[in-house]
Amino acid sequence: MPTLATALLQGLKDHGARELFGIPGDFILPLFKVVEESGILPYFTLSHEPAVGFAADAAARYQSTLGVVVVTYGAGAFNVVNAVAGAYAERSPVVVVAGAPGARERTSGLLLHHQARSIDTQLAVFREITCDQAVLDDPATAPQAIARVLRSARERSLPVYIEVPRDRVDAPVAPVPVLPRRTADPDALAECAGEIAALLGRAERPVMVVDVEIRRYGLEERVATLARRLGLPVVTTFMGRGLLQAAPDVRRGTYLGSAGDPAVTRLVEEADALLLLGVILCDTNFALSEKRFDWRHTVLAIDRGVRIGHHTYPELPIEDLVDALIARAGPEIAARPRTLPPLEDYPRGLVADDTPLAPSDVAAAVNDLLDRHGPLPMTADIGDCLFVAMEIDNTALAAPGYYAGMGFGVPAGIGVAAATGQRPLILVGDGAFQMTGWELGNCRRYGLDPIVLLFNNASWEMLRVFQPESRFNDLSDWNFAAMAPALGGHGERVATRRELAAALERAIARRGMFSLIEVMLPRGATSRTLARFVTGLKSARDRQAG
Ligand SMILES: Cc1ncc(Cc2c([C@H](C)O)sc(CCOP(=O)(O)OP(=O)(O)O)c2C)c(N)n1
Ligand SMILES: [Mg+2]
Repeated sequence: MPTLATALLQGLKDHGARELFGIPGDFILPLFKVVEESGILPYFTLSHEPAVGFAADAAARYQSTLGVVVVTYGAGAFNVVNAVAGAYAERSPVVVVAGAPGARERTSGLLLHHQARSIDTQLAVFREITCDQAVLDDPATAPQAIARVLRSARERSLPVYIEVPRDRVDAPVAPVPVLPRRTADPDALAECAGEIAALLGRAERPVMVVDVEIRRYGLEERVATLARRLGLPVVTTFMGRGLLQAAPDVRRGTYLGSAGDPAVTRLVEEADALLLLGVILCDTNFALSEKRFDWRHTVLAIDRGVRIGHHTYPELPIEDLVDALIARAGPEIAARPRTLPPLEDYPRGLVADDTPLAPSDVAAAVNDLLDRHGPLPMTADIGDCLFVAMEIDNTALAAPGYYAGMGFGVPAGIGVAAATGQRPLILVGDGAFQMTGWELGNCRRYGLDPIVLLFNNASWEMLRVFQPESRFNDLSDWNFAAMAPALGGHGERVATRRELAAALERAIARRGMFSLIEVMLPRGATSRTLARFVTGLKSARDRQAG
């Protein structure tokens, strides 16, 4: 008969988890012992809990399955709150497994180490940033509770919380079942698909807009098929950047409102029907829209619901909707005859000369590199590096574009490398690197060799563009490249286009250790995309101030 620990780990694996990230502590040591000795799931420890949270989140995004983070009670769990909050905002199904005191400790009458206000404060905090929770204090009900919570994580693509009292780890329990997926009511699904088909059929300029949920539910291929069957051009949101990498025939670019490619902006804002699949209606995606949605001609499928006009179909999973629309659509048809924007032309052909580097040069150099060597999974932090990522040809990208929490980039890259065995390209600014970049020191243990592009402008530049008068945005130059060897990697500084192109080629050829390329940039210089974003935001604010 399994124990609570082995049943939980096997249950995670049966629900799609492929590895876990964590940092042990005395309240979770018994479970961590089983993690190590059972071998049910590969596990990776890093140096600070925000990093294992980000790594689990990125692993979930890249594999379109559950990510798992295992932390100790209190000090460990509260350290991972920000990463889980970001996963919630961006709909990444991270399973938080947190240690907790045992039954006897609870009644000792003593305040326990790692305890905050009360023993259950940890559960109360995670209730706010997860969609379902279970406290495994009763072996008789634990398997069903685990099954219920893991199904919630998969169906909602949101984080969940599982609390493991440390005196329950070895309790004998029944195996964790996998509960059946809750599908759409067939009549509601038929009615909804029919209504959407009619709306699109009446339109002359319909457009499909896609965002993170089509990745979370592994729907990219089916969505591309649907677009071909309906003859719809597809645009990604800012958050959805990197989606449909394998479908360049349908993908027409990324919608950035007034900061984006005018042809793509026109395509979306002049559409007479919008099919929004998995789209988060957030400011990052739509703050720069020059036109508000006309809900009479807009369909939004997200979070197991479908809104059409001013009515909603509840409990209608997006994967069922996409399948139903594909089933109704005829054979592939050519896009309706109208001028479509050319596929976005990304900067390429960087002249490798002695011109000092500007941020957008990095995008051109990376596009040239990927043209020569093939795509690399990419992670980006918040900062101008994320806007440079918008100038890099559509390659898979994991970045906190909406939640916008710094520190994600490097741990996320480590998570992708550990989970998938692929070699990621990590984009990070100096400010964000100061937060979590040191996690690169863990690459040696696991034989990971990411390529890190560190944008060193000795500045919190994204803040400076909004508030140039503030001197607190001035950072000192930490000379990060010089520290790379001590962390087990290779580091070099580049200041010209020639140096960057050569360093990238050397990094591609260098295997078995991380390669950190410190790109020296002047304060005040930003990418073309960030400059347009800031201009767009300022004019949007002026319009609102009216
Ligand atoms: C955890 C955390 N703390 C603070 C912020 C605010 C913030 C930004 C956003 C607006 O909230 S952008 C930014 C500066 C980033 O500096 P760096 O990494 O060097 O990149 P760059 O120089 O390209 O700006 C900060 C501090 C944040 N997003 N996340
Ligand atoms: Mg900076």
